[in-house]
Amino acid sequence: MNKKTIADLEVKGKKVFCRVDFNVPMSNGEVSDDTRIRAALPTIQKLVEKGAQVILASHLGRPKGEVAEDLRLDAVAKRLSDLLGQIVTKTDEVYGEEVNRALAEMADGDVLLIENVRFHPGEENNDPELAKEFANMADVYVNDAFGAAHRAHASTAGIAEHLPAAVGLLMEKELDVLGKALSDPERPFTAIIGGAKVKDKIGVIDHLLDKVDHLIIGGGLAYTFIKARGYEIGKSLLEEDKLDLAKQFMKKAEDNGVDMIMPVDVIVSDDFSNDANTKEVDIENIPADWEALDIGPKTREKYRSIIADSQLVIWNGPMGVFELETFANGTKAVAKAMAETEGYTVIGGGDSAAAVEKFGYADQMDHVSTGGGASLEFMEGKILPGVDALSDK
Ligand SMILES: Nc1ncnc2c1ncn2[C@@H]1O[C@H](COP(=O)(O)OP(=O)(O)O)[C@@H](O)[C@H]1O
Ligand SMILES: O=C(OP(=O)(O)O)[C@H](O)COP(=O)(O)O
Repeated sequence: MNKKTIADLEVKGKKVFCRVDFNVPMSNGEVSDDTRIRAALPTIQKLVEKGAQVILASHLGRPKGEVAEDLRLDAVAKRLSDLLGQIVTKTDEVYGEEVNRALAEMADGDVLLIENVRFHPGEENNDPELAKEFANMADVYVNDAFGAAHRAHASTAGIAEHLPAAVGLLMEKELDVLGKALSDPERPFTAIIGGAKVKDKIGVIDHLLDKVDHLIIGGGLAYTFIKARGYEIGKSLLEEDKLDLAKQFMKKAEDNGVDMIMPVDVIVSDDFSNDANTKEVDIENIPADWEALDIGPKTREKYRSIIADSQLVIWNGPMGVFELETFANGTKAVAKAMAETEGYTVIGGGDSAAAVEKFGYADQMDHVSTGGGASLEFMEGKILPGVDALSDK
């Protein structure tokens, strides 16, 4: 990587504005999953250890430039303080007099968390004035918010124009793992793409078809491909306007020598619920009034064996409606196969990360990305503005 890292910075006695992604799930005013807070600890601890005065900034949710009481960061500050084992001062403002007072009182090694930056409309507009306000708080900028690296906002990109700017340790690890996978992969290299819509995965499928040996397709988006191959799909998810694109992808796979693998059997259901009537059918036999909501047992075994033989596996998007127990077996089987393979396994955030967590396999993956949208854009080959804005080495 050609960007400055924390190791390149002299931070002792300096104020460091560190953008983190503390956009965590909340329930009844409490943090219900602190994965992203724990993922940012190495950077925060390193800065504290080096004697920096650490100013943390994050968004939470999408308050659209207005104060939303339920999206304040107090509970996050509390959890961070427990995890760090030190006081984390939290301000109720994003910037202004209260923040200035807190900044003036900081000593080396202190940690301050400013309020949800998206309470200010300038954040998402990448307003240069807000970026300057942020920059004025500090001597140095560190971006460790991989989950928000695909956003060109004031605290993720604009601020970097004004200060020496480096990647944090989490950001560095995410970029290293995903970057190496795409530029110099161990082979056989398998990508598994699932989820609901072809529309959301066009870029990633297109880009991966230039990189992988096997491309496994599952989830709701598989049915547009199955239909494009000439099968009837009943009431399963279909994006009619993406049928031609699906055909183009199948042609590209053939031209590139990529083994593109689709379900051979599926679980069909007469209702979108846990107690629906279900049947296992081959894809030639999907009944007209039924909807396919998961991959079937033959497909699970096929996918397992490809995953077992791969040296590198990247997974984005569930194989079925895994939120409902009845249709979770396909996603569970892929998670288990990834846990068992000798190959290097990477989970591309979002629903796949939630699924491996839910089924108890997260610890057995080599890398679970903290960014859903960000890892997807990275895997599409797009430049991430939050990284691009940082200082070159
Ligand atoms: N066969 C299917 N039919 C309908 N929805 C599906 C099917 N398979 C998966 N899904 C749904 O896709 C959603 C995830 O899609 P998406 O947001 O594209 O994935 P990700 O967040 O991993 O990128 C899940 O809520 C899941 O229930
Ligand atoms: O949770 C996030 O996105 P993700 O669920 O795609 O990983 C990031 O914090 C980015 O949030 P945003 O999509 O509101 O900009």
